Amino acid sequence: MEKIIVRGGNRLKGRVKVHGAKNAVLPIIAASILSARGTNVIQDVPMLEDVKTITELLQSLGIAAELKDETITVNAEKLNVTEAPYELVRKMRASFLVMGPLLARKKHGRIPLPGGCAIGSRPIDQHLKGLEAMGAQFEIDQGAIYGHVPDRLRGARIYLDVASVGATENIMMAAALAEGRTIIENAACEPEIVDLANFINAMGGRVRGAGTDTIRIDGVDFLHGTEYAVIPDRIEAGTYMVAGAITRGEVFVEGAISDHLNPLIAKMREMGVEVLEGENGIHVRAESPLKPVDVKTLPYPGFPTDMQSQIMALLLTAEGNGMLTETVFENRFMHVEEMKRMGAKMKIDGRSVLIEGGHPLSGAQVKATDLRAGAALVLVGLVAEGATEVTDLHHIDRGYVGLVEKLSALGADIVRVNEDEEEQQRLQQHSYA
Ligand SMILES: CC(=O)N[C@H]1[C@@H](OP(=O)(O)OP(=O)(O)OC[C@H]2O[C@@H](n3ccc(=O)[nH]c3=O)[C@H](O)[C@@H]2O)O[C@H](CO)[C@@H](O)[C@@H]1O
Ligand SMILES: C=C(OP(=O)(O)O)C(=O)O
Repeated sequence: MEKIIVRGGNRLKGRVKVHGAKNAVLPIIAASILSARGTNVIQDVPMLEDVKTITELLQSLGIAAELKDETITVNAEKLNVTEAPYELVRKMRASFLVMGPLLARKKHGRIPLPGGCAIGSRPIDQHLKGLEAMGAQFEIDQGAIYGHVPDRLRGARIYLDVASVGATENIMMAAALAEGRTIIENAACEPEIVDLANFINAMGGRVRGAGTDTIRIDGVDFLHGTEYAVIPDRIEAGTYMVAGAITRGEVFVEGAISDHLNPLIAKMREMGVEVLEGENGIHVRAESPLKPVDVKTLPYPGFPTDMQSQIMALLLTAEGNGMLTETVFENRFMHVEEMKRMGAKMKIDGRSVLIEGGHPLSGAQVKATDLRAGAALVLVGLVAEGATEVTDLHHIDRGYVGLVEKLSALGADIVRVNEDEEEQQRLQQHSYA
């Protein structure tokens, strides 16, 4: 079994560079299916498990896709399979993002119901509602969703009941090749939506208004390959900002775009963290004591749910009681029980958690219950007394490139070990002796 072992107490200091955004690159790779002519070369790709999964997913559809050195090259001229394999889809919820492109290119798509982090029921009704309004029909058959377009995809006016990131992306991609104009109202406004729109436009698409709650897409007959670089990962950046602050250190997060991180910056400043926004990144410096704050997660430009567990970790080190309210996902507090194992004093009340800051934290064996929860447990480990062992690292590997290496370069006492390999080596040494 692999685990991260972190010994708390070191003050982090130095520079850390953020990788490309996982939540931007996944829809962008899915969108590259839309181009029937030429090759897409996408740069600044984080070499994450999720990216490997979506690359294999494209390959399973007959598409030429190669991932190497933070670049993915996709030529989707040949697209002869419209059924996604369960082994890949179950690993990653974003797999469902290939539905829009498959319907747009081939009028068919069969995708097993998506997996991903267990942070709520995560329905896909808004994806289906939008695609249906454009002329698609869906059936659920043996755990998979089969979608087909009897006639042609046509532009439609679609009001989303919830500003879903994935639904906005799926509809935008399908609309890029549909006949006529699609208008998405109450669209998600996340920076990753803007990045996807820019990519579609670079392929010859006509998407306007991304980043606002009304997006207009005029369908075109075909899209072509292009070159594109993905935006930096605001959640990875935010995680290192918290790492600097929680250890009362001084960290420059290179590549972080402050415009994408306004709610986190505001909350950290309210707590008393010094945050300087520069052109090439964000500088964070903190000293004790920090003040507790109340945080409520919301769709962008509100406080991101993907930073919820990390800010909670920081609140554990503030002097007094803070409150965290999660409004985006209904089951994103699984890390609370794990944090309690480290001495955290917290109380869940419905969708809120009361966090009593200032109590001593001590190392323990804990489990990454989802991707960001895993990162947050490592953050708590940075300040807990003694050793914290975090297991279930497959969650962390979905979203962080080189978390251990980056924190170690900032001065953390942190290693990743593979117990099975260690045991194997020990047995080998034993048999040679
Ligand atoms: C790969 C990726 O980009 N993942 C991000 C994306 O996930 P994802 O795109 O899955 O998140 P959504 O924005 O769709 O979900 C937000 C809320 O809407 C609900 N909902 C969603 C779709 C739907 O058809 N019906 C419905 O009710 C969900 O259950 C959830 O409560 O945005 C989330 C919210 O910022 C982030 O936490 C994820 O990291
Ligand atoms: C929840 C997340 O990802 P996903 O939507 O891929 O599960 C995340 O990035 O924090």
